[in-house]
Amino acid sequence: MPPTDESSNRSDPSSERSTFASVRRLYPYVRAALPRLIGGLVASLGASLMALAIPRVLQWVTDGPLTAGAREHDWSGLIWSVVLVALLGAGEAGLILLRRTLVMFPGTRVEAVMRMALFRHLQDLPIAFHDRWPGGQLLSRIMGDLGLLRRWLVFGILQLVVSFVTIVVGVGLLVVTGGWLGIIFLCGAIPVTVLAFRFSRKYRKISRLSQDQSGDLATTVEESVHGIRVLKAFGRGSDALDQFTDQAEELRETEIRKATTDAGLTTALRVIPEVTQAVALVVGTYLVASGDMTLGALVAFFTTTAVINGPVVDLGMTLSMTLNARTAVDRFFEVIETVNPLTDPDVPADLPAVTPGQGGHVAFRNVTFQHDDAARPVLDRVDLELPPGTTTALVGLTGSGKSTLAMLPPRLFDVTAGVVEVDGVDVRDMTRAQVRERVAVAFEDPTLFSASVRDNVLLGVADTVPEAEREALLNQALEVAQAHFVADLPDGVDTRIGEEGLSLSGGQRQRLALARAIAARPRVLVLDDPLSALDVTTEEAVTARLRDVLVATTSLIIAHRPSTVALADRVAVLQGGRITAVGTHQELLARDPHYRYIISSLEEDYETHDHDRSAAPDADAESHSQSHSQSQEALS
Ligand SMILES: Nc1ncnc2c1ncn2[C@@H]1O[C@H](COP(=O)(O)OP(=O)(O)OP(=O)(O)O)[C@@H](O)[C@H]1O
Repeated sequence: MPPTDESSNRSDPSSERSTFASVRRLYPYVRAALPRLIGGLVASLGASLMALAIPRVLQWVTDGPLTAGAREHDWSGLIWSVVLVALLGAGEAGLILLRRTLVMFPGTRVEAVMRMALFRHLQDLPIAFHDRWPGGQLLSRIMGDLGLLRRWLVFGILQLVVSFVTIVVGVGLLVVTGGWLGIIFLCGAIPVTVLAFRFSRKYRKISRLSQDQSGDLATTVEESVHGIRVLKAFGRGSDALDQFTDQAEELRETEIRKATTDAGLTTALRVIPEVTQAVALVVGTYLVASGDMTLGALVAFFTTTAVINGPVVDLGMTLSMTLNARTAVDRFFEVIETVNPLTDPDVPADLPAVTPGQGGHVAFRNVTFQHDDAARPVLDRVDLELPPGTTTALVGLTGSGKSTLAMLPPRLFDVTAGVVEVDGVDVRDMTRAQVRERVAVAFEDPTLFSASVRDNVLLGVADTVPEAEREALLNQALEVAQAHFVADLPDGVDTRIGEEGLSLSGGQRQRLALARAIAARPRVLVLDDPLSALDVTTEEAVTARLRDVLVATTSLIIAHRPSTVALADRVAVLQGGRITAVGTHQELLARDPHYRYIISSLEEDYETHDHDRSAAPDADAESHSQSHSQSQEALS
């Protein structure tokens, strides 16, 4: 199973922050929705105050119309009180409806805005960030956490404030109107406060663990689905299932701990008011019997406690919802506050005018590159010039830093020291859009998106380019990349490919990725072993057509095959992170022992590959060996 990086997210850097301070950071996202949220809060408060007013009416009815009025046969007071209670009840229901209507829309809006902001930021963050963060963790934050937050905004936060106000106002009324009974009820608030405080501290940690474990689980699903072919091919499906089962079990145990902690508080919140009510009933009965309290006051007392009990019992649920939302906010901000070190300059450089159809000038000047977490640099004081219109093959042993070097001109990484220039301008002084206009890349491992062939290939072509020109670029790029198979797809260039679409072979995918880089008409083309998955016949055909395109472009090609080296005007040798030799293939063969060693290793690999293919009953075998000898000829 591919390992999941669980360590990067286990720390909880915001654990020192209070829940209020954590949640306050949402302000920029909820600002636009605040009027409606506040309106919803006012409606909720109004509804609970109406609920609290009903016991006062009942006290007045009991002590007035029910006793004095009945004695004097005056029913009007009774009728009015019934009408008043009905109006208060209807008002309460109306305000609850109003609250729902007011908060529903802003809740979903805030969720959508935060989701878009997070996605935009993820797109902007550099490759180094995505190398460190497992996809499932990001997925669970962008989907699960923000869904939790919406539910809290629509319901939890209002419920929390309303519960708090109802309890405070209700207990205040009990103390003012109920005398000793109120004080007995108030005593119950002490254990409730202590328990709620302890619950918050414990639940916060479990909530964080649970949401992180959900992310790990999502990562496992994502990696297993992504690598389903490898898992099946190696018969490792059951290992994937074992890992998934272990993680799912861990999450289940955490959820049980969460539910048990929640249930403990809820039970206490149910029992404590019941006990205080029982004590108050004994004392209240005594007070009424001794004439120190009216019957109406006793009825009002118990009706008020009934109104307060609901929010007290719900406090467990409201608190857990709030703590889950706080975790979601922390996890959201951990990503959104990650600073992107690869930013656009405040004042982009004035770029020199370029001659169309002529390649750019690329220069690596004293370039050092080191990964943040690495002990030593991958590239060490590299100097390399790529003159306009030339094709340079970059060769080196595996792990020598070729792919890293190729990622510097398109600013997929920034140098640690030194400068990478395109047309005489440091790429860090250009906006990323300016860099992407000049430099296109095709990787060995091609990524295609769930879209048509046309959209995949024209990804790097500006939308402003006229339709006819786009069509010409598409056809030319497909032709150079020898992607003739597209014509046989069910809907030609409009066939949907990628994850949800038609599956393509590795070689077909590589050809589309190459076509994408060519269609962008870059001044600088970086090809990271772009032909590795092609059969030899196709590789020969692509190589032949690619030469025509490369004339108008400055190219850097990472070569793992002798035939790819044959494409180049010159070759640069990378050894231990340094460029140790630059020259034509012949010159280097004559004077550089390390180059001879690399070429013989490449040929050896190629021979093995060739042998494998010849051994297979492959229709291409004959043309394959023929092409191989052509490559050898080109190289010799
Ligand atoms: N994120 C990272 N953190 C630390 N080291 C890294 C990271 N990514 C790559 N490396 C290391 O950088 C070195 C150069 O890697 P790179 O992919 O550039 O080599 P390469 O020459 O292209 O290899 P290959 O020919 O096998 O593709 C390797 O030793 C690799 O382990």
